[in-house]
Amino acid sequence: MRPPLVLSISASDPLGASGLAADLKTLTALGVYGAGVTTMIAVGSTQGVRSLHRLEGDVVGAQLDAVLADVRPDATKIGALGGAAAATEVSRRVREHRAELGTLVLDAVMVDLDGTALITAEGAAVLAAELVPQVDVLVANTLEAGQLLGRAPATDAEGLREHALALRELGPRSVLVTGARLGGADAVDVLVHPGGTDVLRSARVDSAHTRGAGATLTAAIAAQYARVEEFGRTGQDDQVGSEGTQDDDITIIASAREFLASTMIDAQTWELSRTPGTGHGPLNHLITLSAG
Ligand SMILES: Nc1ncnc2c1ncn2[C@@H]1O[C@H](COP(=O)(O)OP(=O)(O)O)[C@@H](O)[C@H]1O
Ligand SMILES: Cc1ncc(COP(=O)(O)O)c(N)n1
Repeated sequence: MRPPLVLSISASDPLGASGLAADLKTLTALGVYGAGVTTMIAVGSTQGVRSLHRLEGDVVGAQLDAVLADVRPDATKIGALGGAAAATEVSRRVREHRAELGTLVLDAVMVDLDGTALITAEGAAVLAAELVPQVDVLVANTLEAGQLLGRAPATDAEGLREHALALRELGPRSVLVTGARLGGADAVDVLVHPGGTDVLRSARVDSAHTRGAGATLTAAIAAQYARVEEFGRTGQDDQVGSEGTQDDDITIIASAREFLASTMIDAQTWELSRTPGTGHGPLNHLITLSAG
């Protein structure tokens, strides 16, 4: 017996709200084994990111080599990379092991919700040129999509659609551009996938606990792909091939958005920080474990 397994490649934060911590909690909540490669330590809290400490490229590479020699992920999620060294090591391993990573989900992390840059310009260039073309599913917020394309960020749903279409031209099978930063009563994301273009809407949650939303969404997407892969592997669903089916993208992303919304709603009333009422707190990832 082998559990569904997702490899997350991302940064560590001491609060455990975003990056690798959010990924591993999300995977646990969704019944998937999480393995994690650390790219950087992002020192921060509910009050924002204070400093970034990027690991040397060879430290990132050594972690990837050890874990990939040992286990075969059903899906892989790439999050915060921080700079060119990690981005280069990761894209090299992705090229070498592409067929052994399962569905590859890229969260194009470039900027924190407070506006702090999380990647250097050189790192962003490597991400755009070498990683984006290799992934199955790309997720970017308005600022990240704009930066990847060298355009001004989208300001409305039509702009999100245009950017998602343009990003899909770079290679990913499906692209989700998230539009929560646009404001409005609904959080609107646009998904361009093999079946067409869909606008995904959910009621905006009025909450100070939204840190790690992007990480949680993309980890939940990777978790769902891993489960599809597991069903295929164990013969529980003979309709599913090793790469899933094209229709999976919309179903999986919609379901991951629902999971995200429930983690956000549940954390709405949390008072975690010593200074409640300031900053942005974490989501409640463990909602599926505490229910009932
Ligand atoms: N207040 C909110 N209410 C509902 N959904 C939200 C809210 N904030 C963000 N989201 C959703 O969370 C996901 C990630 O949002 P995004 O802005 O991309 O986060 P990040 O900047 O962390 O990547 C998207 O699906 C987005 O629509
Ligand atoms: C380690 C790490 N990774 C990612 C983000 C951004 O994520 P979000 O915008 O989802 O809070 C972050 N602040 N820190």
